[in-house]
Amino acid sequence: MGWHGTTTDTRRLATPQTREREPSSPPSIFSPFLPFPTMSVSLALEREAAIKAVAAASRLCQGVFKKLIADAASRDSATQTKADQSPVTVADYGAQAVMCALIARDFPNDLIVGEEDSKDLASDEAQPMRTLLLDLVNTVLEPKITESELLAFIDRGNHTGGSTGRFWTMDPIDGTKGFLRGEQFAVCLALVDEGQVRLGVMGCPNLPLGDGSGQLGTMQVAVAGQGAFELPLFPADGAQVTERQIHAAAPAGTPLRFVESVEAAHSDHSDSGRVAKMLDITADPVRMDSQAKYASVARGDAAIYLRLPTRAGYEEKIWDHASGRLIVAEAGGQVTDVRGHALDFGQGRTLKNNIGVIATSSPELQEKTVAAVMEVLKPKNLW
Ligand SMILES: Nc1ncnc2c1ncn2[C@@H]1O[C@H](COP(=O)(O)O)[C@@H](OP(=O)(O)O)[C@H]1O
Ligand SMILES: [Mg+2]
Ligand SMILES: [Mg+2]
Ligand SMILES: [Mg+2]
Repeated sequence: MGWHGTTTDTRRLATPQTREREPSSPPSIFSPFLPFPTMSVSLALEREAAIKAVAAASRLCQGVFKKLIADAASRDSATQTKADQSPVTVADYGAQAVMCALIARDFPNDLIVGEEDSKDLASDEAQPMRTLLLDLVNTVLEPKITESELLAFIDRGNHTGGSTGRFWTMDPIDGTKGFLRGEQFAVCLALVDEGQVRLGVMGCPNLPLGDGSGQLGTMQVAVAGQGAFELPLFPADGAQVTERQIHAAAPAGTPLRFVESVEAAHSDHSDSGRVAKMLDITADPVRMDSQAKYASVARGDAAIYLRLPTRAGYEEKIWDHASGRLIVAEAGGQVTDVRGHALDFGQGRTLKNNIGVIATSSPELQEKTVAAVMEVLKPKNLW
């Protein structure tokens, strides 16, 4: 995978098994053989595996964009419309297949809650797309897999979630609409244990690193209790990878900026405008797709992320929030729903106990923002 990382994070240096665990010839992704125990308190093995999976899936997505999506002539052959009218591309399916295969190789007994499934790939009509997809995935996976294995890997993401045991949740492309426009998207993978997010990784191929280098492609990683870190998503081959700890707090006096979805159907833009006015925010909102919004709050680029319900009854999906929620919290920020309730990842595939999301850079700002949002939403009878 070309991930020859070293890090300045001493906790990881103190757990050398994370670097020694790769055998000289990697085990087959179908092999039940496990060289080391799957669970450690530090989650060092899971962290390393998730970083590799997100990096591999992000490279696949970037390749698909350049080869197929950027060119209008090939875009349609790489895209479908789902039953809910949302788009899905070969990169969404391919990234899910790759991450499921890599997780299955390292943690064969782990369950996965993934956004995509293979049912829209089953028809004769979808044969060209299946062929294209198999080709793409086999440029990343070793050993190569067959078409039926490909579909089975995608469908490993069919777990129902819940409040007991541990499972992974993945959004192979969060912000598919942004991906299609060549704007922001995120490849997201998180580990949930007993209803709590314990590990979150997010790759943002079109977001520059926050270190001022201007290098495109950032990855953010957090393990509960260990802080949040940023590293290059696409390091040059053989380059030393250094992780930088990130913090949501901006220097005192920084004007407040807020981020929200590009898509008005995903978050109410007029309500957020009212909230901004109440908080004396004068700058225009920064609109971007995907969990890159959480990434912006986690490293202090924006102070507030508002995701305000557009209608009663929409249940946010756990894979749209698991990575971002942990990364912001580990960077010292706060994440709740619009009523100030903690996000509850133990309710199945959706956050059915929650309405919308608010993330901010501090507990004080969270309190003020929740109060303003409640004031704006009260007359709307959304719950
Ligand atoms: N009515 C709605 N309200 C909130 N989120 C919605 C929505 N309809 C779809 N979404 C989610 O919005 C996500 C994108 O978020 P954003 O607008 O912040 O980029 C989509 O993820 P995918 O792109 O992974 O399908 C989808 O799950
Ligand atoms: Mg989708
Ligand atoms: Mg999503
Ligand atoms: Mg998605």
